Amino acid sequence: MGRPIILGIVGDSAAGKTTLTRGIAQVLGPENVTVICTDDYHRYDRQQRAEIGITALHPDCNHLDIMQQHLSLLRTGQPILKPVYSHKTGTFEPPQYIRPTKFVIIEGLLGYSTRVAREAYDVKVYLAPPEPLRAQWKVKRDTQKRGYTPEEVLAELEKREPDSESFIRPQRQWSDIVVSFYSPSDDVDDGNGHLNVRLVLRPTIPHPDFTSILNLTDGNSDSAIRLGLDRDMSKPVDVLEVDGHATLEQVSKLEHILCSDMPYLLNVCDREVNPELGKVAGTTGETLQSYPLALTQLIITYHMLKATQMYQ
Ligand SMILES: Nc1ncnc2c1ncn2[C@@H]1O[C@H](COP(=O)(O)OP(=O)(O)O)[C@@H](O)[C@H]1O
Ligand SMILES: O=C(COP(=O)(O)O)[C@H](O)[C@H](O)COP(=O)(O)O
Repeated sequence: MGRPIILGIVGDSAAGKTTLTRGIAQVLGPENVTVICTDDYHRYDRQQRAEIGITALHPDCNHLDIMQQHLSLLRTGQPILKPVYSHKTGTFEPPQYIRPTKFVIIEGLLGYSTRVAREAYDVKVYLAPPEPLRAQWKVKRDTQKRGYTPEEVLAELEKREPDSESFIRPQRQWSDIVVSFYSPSDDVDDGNGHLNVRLVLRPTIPHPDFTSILNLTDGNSDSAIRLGLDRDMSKPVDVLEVDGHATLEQVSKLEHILCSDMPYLLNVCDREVNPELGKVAGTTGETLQSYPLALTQLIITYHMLKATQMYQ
């Protein structure tokens, strides 16, 4: 085996990083995947942060120098002794010895914030749900799993907003793919089980040739699968959108484009062999399964497998 293939999944708190990470690890085979959460590189525990008056989103609140050192070591296949932050207690636990497997997923808040860190990744994903949906997800998760009240979560979101704006959202510019799940209607409570996805595909990595989708949809803007050109942070990008109500037939054509030249993915794509495709346990215990989620997982996995052809 050559060096590990490294995927970054960056986004604000409750943007869906852990959920997507689980889905991709499922497709690649959990035994092949090492998952690292960069929250472990927090410099201060919860009590210290409250005393100092700093949020976990601020670069000064994290050992970014050690994080980037560890990323460089992992990229060359070397082990690290990783700190451990517990979201349960808000304190640090004994460090963990980690030897990277074939694939490494680095998920967290500030993974693209230094040049050296950015150079470690083969594929960089940024998660950007609309802010009202992220707030809804955060309230649900932090009340169910982290012991906060809804009022505390909303107050925390407000307190963190300046740091989100200054340090989290600008990292979008460094990503190869921006993933935004969004509700088909303006009401975020409506259709959470049938979210659409908007994938911004930057020309920083070679994407599969999706142009035949244009023939499939005849450029029809009402189609459940749409491919178009746009600008993202002022740079030209392709945008692929898949609606939650797309049919199996429509989705299968797209999956075929993705999977046709990759024997491993071909097996994953086959819904008879793999009826669990696109099914993930969310971090609040619910089961999510949708075509937009399945396609998002497949596109990211496609890029990881392409990277193995080059480096492994
Ligand atoms: N693709 C998705 N579709 C529907 N709900 C989602 C999705 N991704 C995340 N969620 C919801 O948002 C919550 C927070 O997601 P999580 O993966 O824990 O975020 P992060 O790791 O970025 O903090 C989850 O518990 C789940 O309820
Ligand atoms: O913002 C996050 C990131 O985690 P995620 O992206 O999973 O939300 C966490 O809340 C902080 O690491 C610590 O906060 P706390 O003091 O609540 O542990």
